[in-house]
Amino acid sequence: MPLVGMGTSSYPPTNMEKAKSAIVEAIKVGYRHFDTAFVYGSEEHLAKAIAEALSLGLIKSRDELFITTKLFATFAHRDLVVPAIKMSLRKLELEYVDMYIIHWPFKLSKDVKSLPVERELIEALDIKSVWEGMEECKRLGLTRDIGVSNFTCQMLHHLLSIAKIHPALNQVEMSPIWQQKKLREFCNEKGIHITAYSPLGAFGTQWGDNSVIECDVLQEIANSKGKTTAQIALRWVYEQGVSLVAKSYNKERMRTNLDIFDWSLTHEESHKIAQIPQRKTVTFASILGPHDLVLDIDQQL
Ligand SMILES: NC(=O)C1=CN([C@@H]2O[C@H](COP(=O)(O)OP(=O)(O)OC[C@H]3O[C@@H](n4cnc5c(N)ncnc54)[C@H](OP(=O)(O)O)[C@@H]3O)[C@@H](O)[C@H]2O)C=CC1
Ligand SMILES: O=C[C@H](O)[C@@H](O)[C@@H](O)[C@H](O)C(=O)O
Repeated sequence: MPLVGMGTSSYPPTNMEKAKSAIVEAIKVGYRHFDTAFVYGSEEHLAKAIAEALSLGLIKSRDELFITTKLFATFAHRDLVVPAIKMSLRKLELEYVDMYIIHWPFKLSKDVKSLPVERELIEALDIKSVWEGMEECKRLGLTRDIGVSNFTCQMLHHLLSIAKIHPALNQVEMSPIWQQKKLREFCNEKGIHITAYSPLGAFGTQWGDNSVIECDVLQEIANSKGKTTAQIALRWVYEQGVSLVAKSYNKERMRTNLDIFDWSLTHEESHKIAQIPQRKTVTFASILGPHDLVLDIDQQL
């Protein structure tokens, strides 16, 4: 799995032409790992970009790419998982994905048409039955591997007690502002890889803020090293031994975001970053509404 991937959740939503050319550009500058989801509406963008990259000879085969997509919460039911991945594969125009993950730690009613939602449309996730559906996806060869996203330590504990196939990874918010020490320790111990999402604090989106990109400590380090603040944040995440997905559809920013491999942070710089006051940026309460079940999960994530 290439350790730095390109996210495709854009705000405001990007149209097909712009998204497709941004993804083709990303392949040109070296991205080989793409993160999509049914709910982003970007699976079709990726399909068209892959076709164009193949026709331009930027890649010889789809196998050169690592593609993750996600089971949305309205399909979090044993019998809906295989149909859901098949629908994603149709949109992606692929025969398999590299990673299929449970997107949100809730089940949403099929009546959900927009967000936020009424409390009665949200249920706790039935981890055992949904994971059986995920395992079936892997057995059928529809995905190379399976994992989860936004799972708390408690949920992982439960999952590990019933899983026949070990969850490969947990994709969670992680950045210098939300370092996830406890969850990382737990996952390390259990052999679950972490992928960091919103490593730039989802700057400029509806679900993010400026807490990473305008963080004083990161800006100071960036100035002294001749790097961008984003590069310092991404390099710090990378140095924690996790993979990450960062989104940019801007030519220059997607290039610099990938340019984090041939330099490093000093002990002193890492120490300063470790001291940054912690605050979670992306919350389910802001996406789904401040319901008891949602607030409870936010607190553990
Ligand atoms: N599993 C889950 O629940 C979640 C998964 N994700 C996944 O993770 C990916 C990344 O997270 P995301 O929430 O997009 O947030 P990121 O932290 O990747 O930030 C993306 C935002 O930052 C801007 N940006 C990118 N690079 C720079 C830069 N160098 N300097 C300044 N601004 C920059 C982008 O704008 P521009 O494009 O204009 O550069 C965009 O608005 C998502 O796209 C999605 O694939 C995200 C949230 C939740
Ligand atoms: O309304 C907000 C959006 O759903 C946003 O939160 C997601 O698209 C996010 O990137 C995710 O993966 O959960």
